[in-house]
Amino acid sequence: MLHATTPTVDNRMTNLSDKDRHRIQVHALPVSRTPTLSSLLLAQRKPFLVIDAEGRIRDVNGALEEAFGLDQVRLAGCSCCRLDAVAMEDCRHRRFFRDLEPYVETHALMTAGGDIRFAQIQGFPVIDEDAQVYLGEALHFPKSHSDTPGMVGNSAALRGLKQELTQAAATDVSVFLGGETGSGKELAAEFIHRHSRRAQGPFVVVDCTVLSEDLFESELFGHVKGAFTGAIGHKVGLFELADAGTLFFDEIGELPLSQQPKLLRALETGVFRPVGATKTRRADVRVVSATHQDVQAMMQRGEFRQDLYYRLAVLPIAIPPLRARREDIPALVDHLLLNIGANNNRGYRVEQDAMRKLLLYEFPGNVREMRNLLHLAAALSPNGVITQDLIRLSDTGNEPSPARKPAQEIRHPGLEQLSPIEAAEAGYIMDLLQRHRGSRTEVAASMSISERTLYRKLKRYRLNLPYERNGSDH
Ligand SMILES: Nc1ncnc2c1ncn2[C@@H]1O[C@H](COP(=O)(O)OP(=O)(O)OP(=O)(O)O)[C@@H](O)[C@H]1O
Repeated sequence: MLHATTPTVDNRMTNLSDKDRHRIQVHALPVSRTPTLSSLLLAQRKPFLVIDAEGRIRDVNGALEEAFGLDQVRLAGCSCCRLDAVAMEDCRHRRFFRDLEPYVETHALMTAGGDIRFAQIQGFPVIDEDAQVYLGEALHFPKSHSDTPGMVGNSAALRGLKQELTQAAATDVSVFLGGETGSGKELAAEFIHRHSRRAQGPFVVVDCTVLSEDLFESELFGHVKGAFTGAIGHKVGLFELADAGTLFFDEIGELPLSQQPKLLRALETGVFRPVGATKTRRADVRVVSATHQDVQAMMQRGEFRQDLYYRLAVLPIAIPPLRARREDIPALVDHLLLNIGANNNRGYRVEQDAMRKLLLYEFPGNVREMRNLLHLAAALSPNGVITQDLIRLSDTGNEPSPARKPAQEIRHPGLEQLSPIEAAEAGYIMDLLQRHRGSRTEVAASMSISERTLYRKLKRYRLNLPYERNGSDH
């Protein structure tokens, strides 16, 4: 019973006595998803739940089921918090239904296995087509060190990246990570933290997509009791939580312009004032930030402050997209399938055709997209063999982008006979040829090989043909 109620946003749940446990009632409601709730649940990548005005869990998405090891049928109808009068009075969800104000809070939650996990929770009103008001809660789990598998791959691009991250970790300067969605920015931020002198300290993630103007200060700097309506207790901000550790601003491009000077001030002075407090506080944090957006363009449009950018980007590091390090694909596939297999006690094998399909795909959603499509392929496979028809690629990843030609458009007689590793190398070289507009001197230099070796590889993979056909300059 306890487990059925654990994905609440209330850390008091972790302190339940046996007596309290008996008070928790489970009303297994038939699940009736309205179209609005269904599409909202489907749209959420992060663990997400919907709570009704009675304080009962109405519905949850698949990511939440996975995070807590509980299924939706067991959760629907469960009370969100303890049901005694005092707890109900203080219940965060009930307070929400009094003022309908969005909130962001950090809480300790318990999984079905009894593990405690810290989650940053964003609560906001959700209205269905019958004008019924619900509370929607999105949960973000900063990964703990033990969850971090390390960065898989041995391509030149990934080795170069690890070297840059290791150098960054040896300093205490602010690092700015740029890269496409799903390319591993959060993983890179954790890598820096784990290799730095702060490794024993906390790694605190600030998800800037949920920091609205109203929430920014109290979430980041905390507040004192009575600072504003609803501030019923003292709250420690994320800055202070990260003391002696690393503060990671994820999707920093989403930070409202109006709040940027406040962050800049805190970063420059190391001092901040909780909302409603008379005294300032100090925290010793190392800052890493990341975004998939083009910050230079944002600064030109006046959407991001230059002074803040230069404070955050003392050391800018670019995370290469997966398609620029195709040699990593086989190792990543193995690693991800091992993880998937460990979760469901199965082993998987990838057929050559399936691997080739992956090697030639563009991966607009990078490693996250690969993980998702392997999840699906594994679920569809009746016998643990991943065949090419089980690899369901998205159309966007197959469309040529205006800036670059996808590798699979360049068809080579004979490429089908290559081993997966050779096909990976061929794909990698094709990418480089496109990026360097066909200049073999530049491609050889960027691969740290001689031009003669590059010529041999081009001949072997028959990569000279399409470029000649397309009127390239070599
Ligand atoms: N080199 C890698 N080795 C193993 N796993 C990886 C690697 N790169 C990314 N991943 C995995 O891919 C997923 C997405 O990575 P991550 O969340 O770090 O990306 P991101 O760039 O921060 O994404 P977003 O821009 O959407 O926030 C995670 O599950 C991460 O563990």
